[in-house]
Amino acid sequence: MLKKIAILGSTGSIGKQTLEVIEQHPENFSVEVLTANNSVELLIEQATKFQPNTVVIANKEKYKQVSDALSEHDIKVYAGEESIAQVVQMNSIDIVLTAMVGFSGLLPTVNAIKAGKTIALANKETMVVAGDIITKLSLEHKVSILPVDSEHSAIFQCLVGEYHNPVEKIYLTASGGPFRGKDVEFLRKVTRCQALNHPNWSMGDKITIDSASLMNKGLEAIEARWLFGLRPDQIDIVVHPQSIVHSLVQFEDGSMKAQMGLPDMRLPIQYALSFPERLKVNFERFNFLDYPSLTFEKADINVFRNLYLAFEAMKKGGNMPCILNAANEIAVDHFLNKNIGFVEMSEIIEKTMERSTFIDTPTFDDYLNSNTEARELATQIIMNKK
Ligand SMILES: NC(=O)C1=CN([C@@H]2O[C@H](COP(=O)(O)OP(=O)(O)OC[C@H]3O[C@@H](n4cnc5c(N)ncnc54)[C@H](OP(=O)(O)O)[C@@H]3O)[C@@H](O)[C@H]2O)C=CC1
Ligand SMILES: CC(=O)[C@@H](O)[C@H](O)COP(=O)(O)O
Ligand SMILES: [Mn+2]
Repeated sequence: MLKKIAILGSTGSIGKQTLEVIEQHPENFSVEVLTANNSVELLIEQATKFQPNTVVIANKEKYKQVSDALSEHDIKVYAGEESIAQVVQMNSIDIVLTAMVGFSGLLPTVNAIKAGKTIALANKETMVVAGDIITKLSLEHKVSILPVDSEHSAIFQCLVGEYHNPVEKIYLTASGGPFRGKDVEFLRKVTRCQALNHPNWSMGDKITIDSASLMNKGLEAIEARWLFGLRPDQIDIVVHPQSIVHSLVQFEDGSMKAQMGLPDMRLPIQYALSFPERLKVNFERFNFLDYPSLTFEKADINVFRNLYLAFEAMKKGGNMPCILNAANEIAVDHFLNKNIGFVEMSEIIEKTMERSTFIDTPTFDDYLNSNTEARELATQIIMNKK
């Protein structure tokens, strides 16, 4: 069956790789919707090539440029974030692949679930912010949430056929990022450019900074908690600098399963789109002889305080992960704009977590308000530092 895909964030790292996967399997997938924030030229190029039903540009000022460029094509063009949240409900869509970055992915995902669409979830922030509500909604609407994030795809692949076997623990692997083995004094002086230099993966700027600070692994722990219905004490992090073992599951008999492969996001993207089938591809294969040693070490939460803070937020529950996420988005943005240093990101997140209003059992509106409050607080904390 041909699956019609909506790609939210088609101009980003995951979005572009999703189009590569789709291009390899024209008999399995077609593009129904493409969306971007600002990258007009690339969006037009993608739309011209893949001929989707609809494109949306979030930045309304760019609507005319997109609309004019596609006027000769039978493609509907809309603008604004609210349009992204609407088009996901189109009858013709089978799968919504969420590859927008940050909190912006939440509302379209909620609407897509309510419209009964299968979700291929790359936007981990959605689960971090409101994992309880997303899980509940997906059960209510009988919608599958298929992980795209490489670690979660690995765990998902390990769990296929194990539905009746309880999980004892999962181990999320972390590359350790560009600053693995460094101390806090070193981290104080690192530059934007050094932090963006990930050893194994080529990704968007926000997630690359999260990987360098190990916040990415903290966000992934919270994501895993909701995707796989685990308690925080069932989730552990292990640093694996080669990024070949993408994560592991341990069952109650002590046996462990791991999923392995080269660090190439096209594999987990394709698995989420083709599940439960696997499709043949000619992507480069992993060769053991190229990696004679696969190594594992403990993550240092004293140096990488963001990882500690994320686990604290997960254990506290309620709206604390939403607060953590909002503060982190502000902190990363200011680090990328060279307003604050690398270690200051953790200080801002910690202070925001201390000062924000805690809600034990938040509603969806509470999450929206907490996100706004935490962003304002984090911004104030940064301004007061200056
Ligand atoms: N990259 C990777 O390998 C992995 C990414 N992920 C997750 O996937 C998501 C996407 O990551 P990645 O592809 O690296 O990010 P990128 O920054 O490369 O791409 C983000 C995409 O979202 C669009 N976008 C950004 N902000 C908005 C907004 N406010 N409204 C509408 N569209 C927006 C961008 O448009 P524009 O181009 O116009 O700015 C772009 O298309 C993140 O949540 C990340 O954590 C998870 C695992 C691996
Ligand atoms: C590719 C992917 O899934 C990223 O989330 C990756 O895990 C980032 O690498 P780190 O392990 O350094 O966070
Ligand atoms: Mn990941």
